[in-house]
Amino acid sequence: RQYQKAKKLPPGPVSLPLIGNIPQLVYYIWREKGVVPAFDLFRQIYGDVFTIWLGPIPHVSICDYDTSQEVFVKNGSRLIDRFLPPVFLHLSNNLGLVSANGEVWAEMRRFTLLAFRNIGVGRDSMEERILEELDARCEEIDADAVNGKTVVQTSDFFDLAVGSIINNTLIGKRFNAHNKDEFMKLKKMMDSASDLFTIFDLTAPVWMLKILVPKRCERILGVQEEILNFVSREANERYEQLKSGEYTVNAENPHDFVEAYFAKMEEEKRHGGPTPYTMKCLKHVIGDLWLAGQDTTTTTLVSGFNQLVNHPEVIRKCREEILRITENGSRPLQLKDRAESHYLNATITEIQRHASILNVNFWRLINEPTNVKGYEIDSGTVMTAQLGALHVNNDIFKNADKFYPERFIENGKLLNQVIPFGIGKRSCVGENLARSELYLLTGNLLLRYNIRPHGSLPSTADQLPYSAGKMPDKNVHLEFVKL
Ligand code: HEM
Repeated sequence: RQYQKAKKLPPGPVSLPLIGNIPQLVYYIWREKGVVPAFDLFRQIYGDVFTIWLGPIPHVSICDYDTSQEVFVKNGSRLIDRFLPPVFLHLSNNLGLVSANGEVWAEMRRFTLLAFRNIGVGRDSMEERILEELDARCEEIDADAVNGKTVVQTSDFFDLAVGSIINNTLIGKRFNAHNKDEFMKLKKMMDSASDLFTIFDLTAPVWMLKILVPKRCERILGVQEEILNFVSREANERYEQLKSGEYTVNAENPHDFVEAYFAKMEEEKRHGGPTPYTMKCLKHVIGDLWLAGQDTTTTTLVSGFNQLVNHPEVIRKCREEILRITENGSRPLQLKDRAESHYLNATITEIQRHASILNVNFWRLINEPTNVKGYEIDSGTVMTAQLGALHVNNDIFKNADKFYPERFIENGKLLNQVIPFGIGKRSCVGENLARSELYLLTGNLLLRYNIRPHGSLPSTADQLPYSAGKMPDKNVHLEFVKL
């Protein structure tokens, strides 16, 4: 049956009963020194769409933009459900945004996009929050400066800035000198737990993980619970105040995500009947936003600055452009400047293409038979746009290994082909916020400081090429010299 099924699917390595392509996958990942190079090799051999069998389940990977667009956007409603690794489902109980499917997920996604708009994401009020955060973090590093120069641990710097922005957006509190230690402790735990994730954890049932790797499983589950409790503590306290009348929500102009959610809860209560807007659901939604909004953005920024200091000519060209736009730095770079800052936009896109934070993108389940490049894919098949491999596709990005923002100036159409936030109905809900952060933080730091390596140049290689997510060199110290 497996052989019959494989014949109908896009090509891929020959699969064995039960174990599928796991032996070849292990061999090629080892031989090519990583998941992305192994997928890229499969793409070169079998074409932009190929099948790999993870055990008895076939997974179809798409590694080019045009086919991804055709499948995930034109047939978007057929690929709405995420294929949830058992460990994710165990943690989420099918609540929240990342590891949930169905009506409650759809409602929470709609609500989140609306709430983000209402609290100003992508507009002036979010810009203000991001710039205020940047000012506060810069004040801290300037206070440590000797002769105008501070040696900065960039991953800590960006962790705090990004963590503070998302915490402020969700629960209205930034991290300052008094509360930042608790956050940093949690962040370190989070990092060490996500370092543990392998492709095996994403496929094995939880009972098997508990038996085979009990300590690792306990750590992954424990950290997640601790984070959910940390993030929802504030929301629970406020909810108690709401119930006792000590606090009233501003439904017209909510200050943060939790306030927007409470306003929706009150509206639902007035209408009566069953509602998905419960405190339990809020805990998972803000937990997901908090987690998904942290490491993704920090990793991109750390990876980006590692690239930038390796390419001082790119820093110089960005700075020249930013200085021109801001009239010699007489004001900060703002979101409205995006229309004019072509070189900086190209640089950030090139940063995201290289950072491409997922080695293995989340899988979706197709719910209707669909023709993909001449192959009739049955409903129930697992598919994804394999972002990591898509971004190193040499047929599209010539000399893909090279960090070369000019490629997007020479061919503007390439900009669309970089899709770090995914594509279709499950693409990133934080895209607008993340794009604002990347633009404002990168641009304004280059405007304020001459940034250069402290000691040897940082590596730009993925430090965890065998895991599901990418990890830039996070032990880097850079010199920030005030301009
Ligand atoms: C540079 C930063 C970021 C990158 C590269 C990124 C990338 C991604 C990717 C690749 C996905 C999966 C798409 C798919 O399944 O096809 C995703 C989903 C998601 N992201 Fe982001 N993300 C970033 C920042 C953020 C931020 C700031 C937030 C929150 C404010 C966020 C919240 C989410 C959520 C909730 C999902 C799940 C959406 C759903 O399943 O409906 N992300 N992101």
